[in-house]
Amino acid sequence: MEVLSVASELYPLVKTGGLADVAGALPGALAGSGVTMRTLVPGYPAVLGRMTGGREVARFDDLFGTTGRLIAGRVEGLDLIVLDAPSLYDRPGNPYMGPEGWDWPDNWKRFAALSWVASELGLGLVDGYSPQVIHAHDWQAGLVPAYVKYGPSATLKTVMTVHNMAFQGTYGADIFGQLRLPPHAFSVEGVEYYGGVGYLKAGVECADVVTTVSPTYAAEIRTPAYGMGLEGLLNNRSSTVFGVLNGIDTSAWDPATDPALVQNYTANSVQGRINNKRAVQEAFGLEPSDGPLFSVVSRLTWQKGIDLLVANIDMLVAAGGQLAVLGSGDTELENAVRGAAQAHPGRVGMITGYNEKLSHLIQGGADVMVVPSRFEPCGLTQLYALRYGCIPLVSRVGGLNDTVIDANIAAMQAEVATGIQFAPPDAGALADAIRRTLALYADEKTWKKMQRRGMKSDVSWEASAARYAQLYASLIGYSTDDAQDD
Ligand SMILES: Nc1ncnc2c1ncn2[C@@H]1O[C@H](COP(=O)(O)OP(=O)(O)O[C@H]2O[C@H](CO)[C@@H](O)[C@H](O)[C@H]2O)[C@@H](O)[C@H]1O
Repeated sequence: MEVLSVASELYPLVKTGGLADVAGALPGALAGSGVTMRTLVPGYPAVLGRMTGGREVARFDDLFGTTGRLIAGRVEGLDLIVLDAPSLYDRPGNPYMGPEGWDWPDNWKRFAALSWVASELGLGLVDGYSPQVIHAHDWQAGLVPAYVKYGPSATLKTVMTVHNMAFQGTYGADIFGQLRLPPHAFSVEGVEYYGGVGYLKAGVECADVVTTVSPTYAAEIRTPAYGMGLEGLLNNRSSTVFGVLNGIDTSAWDPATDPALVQNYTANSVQGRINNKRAVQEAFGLEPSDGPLFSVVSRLTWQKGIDLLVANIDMLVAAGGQLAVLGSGDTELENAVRGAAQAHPGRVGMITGYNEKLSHLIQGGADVMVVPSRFEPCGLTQLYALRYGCIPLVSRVGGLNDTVIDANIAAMQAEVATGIQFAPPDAGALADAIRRTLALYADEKTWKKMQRRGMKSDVSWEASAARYAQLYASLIGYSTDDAQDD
């Protein structure tokens, strides 16, 4: 089976969040399942700069008013097709915004072009390459299913994966005329969304199958509180909406070999984490205390519930805890965390910005990873935390609900707890959860057992990759038993 994945970011080339991790890991995870996955990505400087030995496989004289070409090649083990269109993608900043933090005003065009090119690839643009399924990720690839639906192919199938319902790519109706879609696509069955154009809406409406990244989030988004306007549509097509839990790349995230750690360790040598803890404390300007070190590695946004944690910092510090926060995002939240760090020198530290290597060290040295999200489609940081023996303290929503077993009485008696959950996602419930965490930390034997259990829990891609392979196969009437024989 040939599947073309379409993503606006891809680890290790370009990453602003979890989408890159998933798009980067899925092709490798599918190897052996009979699925060959290539990925179409925009030719950002970070992508083209790493591309050596690629070959041009197509040219566009009129790509939404500019020119472009496709370059195929392998980078970091990934089979890529890169859309090299300098006037669209050769820009500073991250994939979506300039260095000043403003979204590029032509994002609608940049990602319509990406999606249109994907559908052309599906129609056989490049000799010898004919994907049977196109797997579109998030709103940036949301128009792919629309181009396919309104295009000439009766056999090409599409999967739309929603990594975050909060980002929908909605634009005014005025752009519709430039999207290369037939007039009747501007309708409820197509791309029209509250009088404008909705990219994610188009994907959710037009794809053959819609997936999201955890079973709980798949259920949540069918309600107004989480569906963000698309709940009605998702309810209408509920038999074709699935939750497939994310996994993580267990070789890139392996405490036994991770080069970002000061000390490598396994489930049988968790005491070695202390050297990483000291390194984290040093990096964040914290005292070398043996009290519980809480940590955050996150975008600092409302979704992530960082304000709920800020409200509890005084209590956490008074109880002997420390906090290390790595992240950037909303100015107000950044300032709130910075203010707490100034108020508690040596106890609370903050490093602003994005730092992949430091994020590994934190997982390998902090005692607790706090993920107090208001909603969380899947969440990857708690999965890394489990793998690294850093106890996850999470709100009971979305994928956090599906991946962490709360240390409640029953779970403790059955010896299955791997972390601490709280609900509802508010500051009071988090305060109780912090107190429970402090009590567990004080019981060294129990804490170690929880760490080891977490480290042994299955956070790999294995089961989920098989599920994606099965979904693709079901779309094209291909038996996965045949796939095993491939
Ligand atoms: N300052 C920093 N420095 C270094 N690394 C940092 C960092 N800030 C964040 N990260 C990293 O970025 C990734 C964030 O992934 P998440 O899944 O937790 O959230 P995100 O909201 O981006 O993803 C969305 O898509 C993913 C993928 O489907 C879903 O899991 C998730 O719920 C959904 O919101 C992790 O790998 C984390 O370590």
